[in-house]
Amino acid sequence: MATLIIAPLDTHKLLIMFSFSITCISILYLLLGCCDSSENSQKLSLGWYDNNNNSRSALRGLEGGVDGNSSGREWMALRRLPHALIIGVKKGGTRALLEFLRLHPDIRALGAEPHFFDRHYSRGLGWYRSMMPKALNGQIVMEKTPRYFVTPETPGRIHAMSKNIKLIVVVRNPITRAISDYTQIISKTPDIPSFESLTFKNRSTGQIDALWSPLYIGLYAKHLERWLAYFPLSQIHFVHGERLISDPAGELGRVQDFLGLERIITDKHFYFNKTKGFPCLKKPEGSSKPHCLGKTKGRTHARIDPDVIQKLREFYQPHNLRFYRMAGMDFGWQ
Ligand SMILES: Nc1ncnc2c1ncn2[C@@H]1O[C@H](COP(=O)(O)OS(=O)(=O)O)[C@@H](OP(=O)(O)O)[C@H]1O
Repeated sequence: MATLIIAPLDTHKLLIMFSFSITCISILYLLLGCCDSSENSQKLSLGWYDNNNNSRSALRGLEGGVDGNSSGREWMALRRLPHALIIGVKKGGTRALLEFLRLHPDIRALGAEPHFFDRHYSRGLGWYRSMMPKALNGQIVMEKTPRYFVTPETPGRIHAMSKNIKLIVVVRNPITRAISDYTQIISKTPDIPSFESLTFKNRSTGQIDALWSPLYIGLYAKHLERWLAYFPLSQIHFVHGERLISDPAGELGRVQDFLGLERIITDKHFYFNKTKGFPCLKKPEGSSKPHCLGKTKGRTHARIDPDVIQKLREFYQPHNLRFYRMAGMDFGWQ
């Protein structure tokens, strides 16, 4: 009889204690979560990503977790799907942008290019998430895969994952971009024909081969059209590739604004390296030494016949003008 009376009382007490514990844990979680922005100045080290070392093990090593600077909050870090993507363009300056952005304590970026939406989509979002670095609540998770910009299936796939995602495109004069692309191709396959001969379907008639990949990628308006079918222009930010070299802090300021972040990456993070001919970081993440991008970034380009360059200017001009109108920004390419 006694047990029958005591049992309901114990259950009641247990319920109260359980609710109290849940409330305490929630309050503690909220308090710790609120500290995120006040700790903006703390750096979460990922280490400098060297593009020459694109292996999976390097990726894992770098993306393994949040380091000790996170004030013991690393247990709260989770692998999350990206909130922002650098979707292109190939040879636009995407590596420089990603490495510069990694200086920001509120950004967690994957070093290698995962190629999820263009090559590995069948692996599923679980796989994609597992590739991401761990991030705390409030941190922006990013990756860059420049091929996304020109892959027809990609905008719809990204939209299916998140319709609010922020997209960044680094664009550069399509002619220099094409020469840069060709320089990379010929470094891997030295026996290919010259840039000049690949540019034309038929050199004597002067008909440009717009489907030759180094030229096709530079048809920015054509590619942008596909993205605008899924995302409003306000969700796409264009980084001026030439200005990323001449004024990295200015470009990075605008990217931080677009991402809704405090402008933490400023002039003081960069210096111009005369030997390299490019801006470099005074102190990249995870290192106290100045660092420039690797040898494959900022290569010497082959000299191209000026007549061919002129033909390409004429070819790209209407495409560029259409792109400026669509993007609402004049990039001033000649
Ligand atoms: N700070 C800094 N250091 C070195 N290089 C820089 C920098 N900023 C922009 N760039 C330009 O980036 C070009 C390579 O672009 P990507 O990183 O997008 O190339 S890739 O698509 O990932 O292969 C690369 O192209 P090339 O000059 O043809 O090598 C550079 O012009």
